[in-house]
Amino acid sequence: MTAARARRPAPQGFAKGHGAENDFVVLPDPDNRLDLSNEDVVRLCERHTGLGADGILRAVRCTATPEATAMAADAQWFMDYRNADGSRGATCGNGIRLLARYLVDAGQHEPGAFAIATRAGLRHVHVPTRSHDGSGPVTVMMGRPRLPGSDSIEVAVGHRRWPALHVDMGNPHAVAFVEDLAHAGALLIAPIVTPLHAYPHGVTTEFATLRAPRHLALRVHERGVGETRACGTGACAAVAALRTREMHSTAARYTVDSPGGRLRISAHADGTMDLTGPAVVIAHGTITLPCTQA
Ligand SMILES: N[C@@H](CCC[C@H](N)C(=O)O)C(=O)O
Repeated sequence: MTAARARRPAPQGFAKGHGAENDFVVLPDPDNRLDLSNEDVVRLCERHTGLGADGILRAVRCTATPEATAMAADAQWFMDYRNADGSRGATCGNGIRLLARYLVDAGQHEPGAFAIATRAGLRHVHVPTRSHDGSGPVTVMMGRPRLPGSDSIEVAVGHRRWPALHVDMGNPHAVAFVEDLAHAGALLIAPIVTPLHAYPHGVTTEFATLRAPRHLALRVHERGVGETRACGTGACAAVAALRTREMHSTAARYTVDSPGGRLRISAHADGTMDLTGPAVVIAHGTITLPCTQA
């Protein structure tokens, strides 16, 4: 800590919201003054003694953070995503849709198409003008999934084991197709994903089952969080795994049902994917943050 940055409690505005019940606290921090420790994030996300969330979305102007200055010509805002355990994530499909909704609702951005900077690069979002009443779907262009495919991945829960596919959506995923989603158990602890060297920084695990052609049901255990009600990058990873498994090569639309709601994914002929689903701001408030301020 430098002399110029002292740790003192300070009031901070926040919004709470969710994308298909994957829930987040949004912290507007245009000038990059907040320096959240892992403990600060854990406290905020704690469901009994904090605001309760799967993660934190800190909204910082690209011009105010070295992490995003290179993207400042294309995007006004940078999403500093933190998992509920405090770890930094490269991107978050539901989080970025909620952040886009928040920026439009808060008058910080015009509705329509715009870009948001993330640690995984620029993500283009679309908040329809007519959904300016705070409801309605928000879309994010998720880019092209990568399936490195060199290792034979296996996911294990208790005595059950499944082969899995490694999918990189800007963050790491292991997708296992299961007969019954209940076979994944309570998911109170992380599934064991091997070989360990395939995921040196941890992994988000998807359990997917086919309900109908191009229609998946999904449960996700997120790295740094636990089981969540939905996961945007996870839904795209599951669709990418399905397309590989079933050798789909043409553009197609997919439906992914998670405990928190339905996400729709368009896979384009060039391999890129768009993710669409609900994104809702449910509350605004002020909290006193015990963290570093300039
Ligand atoms: N909920 C997210 C994914 C968040 C990041 C993940 N926990 C990680 O550590 O990579 C989504 O909607 O994509």
